[in-house]
Amino acid sequence: MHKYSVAVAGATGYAGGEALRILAAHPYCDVTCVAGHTSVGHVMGEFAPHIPQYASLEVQDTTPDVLSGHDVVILALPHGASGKIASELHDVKVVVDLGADHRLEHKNDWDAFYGGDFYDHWTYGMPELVLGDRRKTSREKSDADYRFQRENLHGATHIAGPGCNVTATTLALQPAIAAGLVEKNVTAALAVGYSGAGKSLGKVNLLAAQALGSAQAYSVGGRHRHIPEIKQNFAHAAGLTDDNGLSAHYETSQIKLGFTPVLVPMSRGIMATVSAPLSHKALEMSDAKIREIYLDVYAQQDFMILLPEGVLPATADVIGSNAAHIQVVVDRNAGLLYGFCAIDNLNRGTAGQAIQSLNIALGLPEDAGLTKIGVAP
Ligand SMILES: NC(=O)C1=CN([C@@H]2O[C@H](COP(=O)(O)OP(=O)(O)OC[C@H]3O[C@@H](n4cnc5c(N)ncnc54)[C@H](OP(=O)(O)O)[C@@H]3O)[C@@H](O)[C@H]2O)C=CC1
Ligand SMILES: CC(=O)N[C@@H](CCC(=O)OP(=O)(O)O)C(=O)O
Repeated sequence: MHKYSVAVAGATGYAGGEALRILAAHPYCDVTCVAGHTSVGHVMGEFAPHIPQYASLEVQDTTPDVLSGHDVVILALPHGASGKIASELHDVKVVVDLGADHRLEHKNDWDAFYGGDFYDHWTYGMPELVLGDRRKTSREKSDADYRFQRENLHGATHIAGPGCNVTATTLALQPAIAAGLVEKNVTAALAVGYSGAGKSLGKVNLLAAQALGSAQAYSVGGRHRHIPEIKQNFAHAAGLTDDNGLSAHYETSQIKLGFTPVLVPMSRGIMATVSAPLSHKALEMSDAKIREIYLDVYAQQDFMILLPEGVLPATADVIGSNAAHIQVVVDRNAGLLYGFCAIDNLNRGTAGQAIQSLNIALGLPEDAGLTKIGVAP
């Protein structure tokens, strides 16, 4: 069987490590190169003893020469580090960037939330992102009317992996946005595990004495860098794109978003609670009809698990899997629709979703190397 050779840069980090873990069981891929930064010259067994297959691979320097020539390159580098190196790669079939460098459609969004050089956006690696169709908004949608980002991933050569908080927030509410069930005034609160910050001690305080037994909000008040990306996704779901298929800049977006992540003492996982006021259309619908719309949107999406009525998503059920567990709840008294979504930030939120997108790009079975079976409790 033909196997694609894969180089993983940032292999010694959390996101790159999860990519390696998934690739170790991938029937069509073979990791032939790992690259890092401070760990060059060491072997993977020192950083990822849970992946014995790759224990003897030596960590190379992260240069275009080292990475070029492999069929696939996965970049799991800090934000801002992948743009330049990606532009210098050659003889590569597909490049997948797990960082933010190629996610945003607008330079001014990048400048406002990241800074440094801006690189043009790549094909967005979220196969289940709903693409609203403006021509269809005037009448009732049926499941056949929903289009998904998957269609743009076939044959893609450059894929931008979404942010993990972005993934959970988008998947929780996009059916309601796409079907016009809510006003475009969204509030998201997320419980987030520590591995989302990467292994670097600089980003958040990872001291167990301060992390364990404590929950702590961060990047509040409209400052979190995932805000423009989420607005971008909801604009696509709502069909609010221009003639070039692009969303509006985050400041002029019709989508309003309050976004509050809270670090909680768990290693992996994101539990997103995303709400918005019910639209007039939804106020006239039964709860059962609203649930049916969620069922319709995700009916053909194997990794999207709409839980039985009354069962709420829990991070423990998705750890180690590429599944997103979703629930929709209507609060008539408050006039709000709630979308809930639990994911594993490193798997569905990063490496799993990226490899699913890669599979589609290469024409492989979409679920190759992936599982929707979690580790619980
Ligand atoms: N953690 C998560 O849940 C998610 C992460 N991501 C994205 O994935 C990317 C990696 O994040 P994460 O794994 O968490 O981070 P980590 O800090 O855990 O790992 C960073 C990796 O990048 C390498 N590295 C650091 N600086 C450089 C550099 N200047 N040049 C080349 N390599 C470098 C490190 O190598 P070494 O160890 O050898 O120094 C390490 O392998 C980021 O862009 C992040 O936003 C996306 C979604 C979720
Ligand atoms: C705990 C923590 O700090 N989590 C990170 C999420 C990392 C991620 O999804 O995304 P990027 O690829 O955009 O870094 C955060 O909230 O910024």
